[in-house]
Amino acid sequence: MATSTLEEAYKENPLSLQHILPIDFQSIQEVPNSHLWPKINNVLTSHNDKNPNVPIIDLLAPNVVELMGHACKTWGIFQVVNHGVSLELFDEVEYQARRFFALPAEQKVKVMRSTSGATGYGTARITPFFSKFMWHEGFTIMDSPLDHAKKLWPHDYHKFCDVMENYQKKMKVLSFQLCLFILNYLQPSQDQHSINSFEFAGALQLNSYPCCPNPNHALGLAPHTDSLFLTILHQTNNTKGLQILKKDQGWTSIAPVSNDALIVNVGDLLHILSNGEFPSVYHRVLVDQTKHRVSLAYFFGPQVDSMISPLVSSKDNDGVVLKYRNVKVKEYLGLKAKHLEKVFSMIRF
Ligand SMILES: C=C1C[C@]23C[C@H]1CC[C@H]2[C@@]12CCC[C@@](C)(C(=O)O1)[C@H]2[C@@H]3C(=O)O
Ligand SMILES: O=C(O)CCC(=O)C(=O)O
Ligand SMILES: [Fe+2]
Repeated sequence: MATSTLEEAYKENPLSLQHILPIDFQSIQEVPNSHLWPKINNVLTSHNDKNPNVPIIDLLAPNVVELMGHACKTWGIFQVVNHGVSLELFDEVEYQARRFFALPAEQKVKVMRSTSGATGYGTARITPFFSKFMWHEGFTIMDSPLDHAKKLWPHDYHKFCDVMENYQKKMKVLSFQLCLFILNYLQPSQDQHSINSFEFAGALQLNSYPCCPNPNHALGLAPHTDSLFLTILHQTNNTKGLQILKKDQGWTSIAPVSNDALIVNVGDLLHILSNGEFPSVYHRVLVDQTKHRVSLAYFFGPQVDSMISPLVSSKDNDGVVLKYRNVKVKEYLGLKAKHLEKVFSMIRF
């Protein structure tokens, strides 16, 4: 049994109420100054031979390990197909997510995240690090959303809970499989060994980006990296918005993927575990004037008492310089909650 949970890892870094409560997007007619960013350079890069879209990986391909390792190294983000999750389940989760976000503000605040909590309704955790607010509201679930769902729908909470629990189960299995491939790439001879030394934890984040009257001056999510090993993202009804920062290209849109593909991105803990070979990808989300975008993000990583130390494959053992010190997941999340991306310089040798 895990001795502490992901939720507890955030307890020691409380946020103030004003950084948790989203504005009431349903009643707002124009973007208030608090949410008005300087003009967003939101040119949508089109994809062509010189500028290909992110790699698509078939999980049943015989060379899946090499494909994934290569994608993690060069992109930090890729799409997967043949992942085995049924399309109906995505529709059900989207339906329940939209059902939640359509509730009036006074209902949603009933399940607002507490100042020292991690689950429930609210803004993104990174909010206090930016001088402007984001055009976004989220609902974070870790395992069962029962307590919250009962408050919202006292007589009708079962379906919401069943769907969210089922989705997390499926995402956990898929994440574990992806981690096996990735570890297999990093340490060809020791994969089973290293993955079995971890216990895992996950969280499901329902993201809502309401229609925005002034999308050129608003941001759905400000630039960030995800903290855990990896994130599996499903964008409902193929609405674009996600962008990654590419070294020589600047902000690059991730074209909406086909209905049956999921997006996977590398998080900070995998960055550290891979000794920087798989950099965590810096990304942000743009908003749209006429489309209310909803996305489902599943974050997966080692349980918070695990120690992360860079893996270097035995073949390069002598040559490779360790870039990061050992760090406990809980310590890492605490440092990131206080310092955001400066955390990397704090654990680098
Ligand atoms: C398990 C996680 C992962 C969290 C924190 C905690 C619960 C909510 C996740 C997000 C969701 C929105 C972006 C992010 C950057 C944020 O602000 O909250 C994510 C963050 C992280 O990856 O750090
Ligand atoms: O909605 C998206 O496309 C991305 C969401 C995201 O980056 C996150 O939840 O961390
Ligand atoms: Fe993210």
